Amino acid sequence: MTDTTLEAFARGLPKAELHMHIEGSLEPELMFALAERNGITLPYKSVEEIRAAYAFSNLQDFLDIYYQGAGVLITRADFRDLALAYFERLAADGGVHAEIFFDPQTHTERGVAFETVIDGLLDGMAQAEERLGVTSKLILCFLRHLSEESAFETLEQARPHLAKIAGVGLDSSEVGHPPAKFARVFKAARDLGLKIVAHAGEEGPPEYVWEAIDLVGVDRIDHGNRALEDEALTQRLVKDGTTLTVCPLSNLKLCVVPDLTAHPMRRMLDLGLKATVNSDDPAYFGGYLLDNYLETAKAVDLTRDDLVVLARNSFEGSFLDEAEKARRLAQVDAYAAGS
Ligand SMILES: Nc1ncnc2[nH]cnc12
Ligand SMILES: [Zn+2]
Repeated sequence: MTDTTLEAFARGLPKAELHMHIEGSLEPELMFALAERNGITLPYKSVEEIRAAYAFSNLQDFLDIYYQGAGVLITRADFRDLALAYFERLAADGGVHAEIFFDPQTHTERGVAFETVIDGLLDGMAQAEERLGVTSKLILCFLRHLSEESAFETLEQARPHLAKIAGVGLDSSEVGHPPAKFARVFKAARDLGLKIVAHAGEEGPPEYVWEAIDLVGVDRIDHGNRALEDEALTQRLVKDGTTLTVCPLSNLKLCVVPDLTAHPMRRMLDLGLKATVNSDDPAYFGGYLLDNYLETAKAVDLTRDDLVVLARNSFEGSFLDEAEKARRLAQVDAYAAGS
């Protein structure tokens, strides 16, 4: 099959994105426009200069620039525009559903109200559904480099909005901040009826993945690459059918893998892990959802059937209700049968 054929097939394949930080979809052009709108001076003179700064050796290198970029987001309209720009890209890639992360502490710590953030994102999500037919859910992430107390405060701020939040997650600097640090806050979130996800095994060791499943009881693992270093853990994830939200271009840009041909996606699928493909922070890592499918397919020899498995996994692992999941899975199967 030629690349063009595979591209057309992958674009038309209905897909969900389960691991995307909305602040990580802030393109340099929008960053400049929002800086101007809000009277903020950026430490860059041009879009090209910003892009040139996106050379990262590890997760922390990236996070330093990512938190700085998020500083241009001030008003409800800023968060709406950010979300809408992402959903337009997703729709163009054949994405039909997204479960997007947001980091309230990144904004509340600099004086932006929790309501400004969530109301703006919900505006963008509603408009995306109306205009593009893309459905979405929100996942509130706790920043793991901050304290358990700050996470509890954030959960408290979320309380009036729980009907609009599907789950909570854990992101930011992984090493030194294991899931166990937040076991109590996750328990409180679970008691409020929220789903639980956590970044684990991106840079952190397999022990962090064990903690996420055994101590925290997560519904999905975000990344999970390093789980493959531990055979018993891999077997457990296969047995439980735990969804891994894998982010190949992110792994490349943050030097989790030296080269995309060394990416574990092929192995993950062969082992029977419920892997999915996601973009993580697409504005910073050079590719949105479809780029991640295609670049990975090219690098580790994924077939059409593999792409169908990945798309099915994305809906099976989603937080859609069972009827909606079944509807989306039937769409995937009908597309695969007809292409
Ligand atoms: N890939 C990633 N890992 C941890 N925290 C993040 N925040 C945004 N992107 C992240
Ligand atoms: Zn992430």
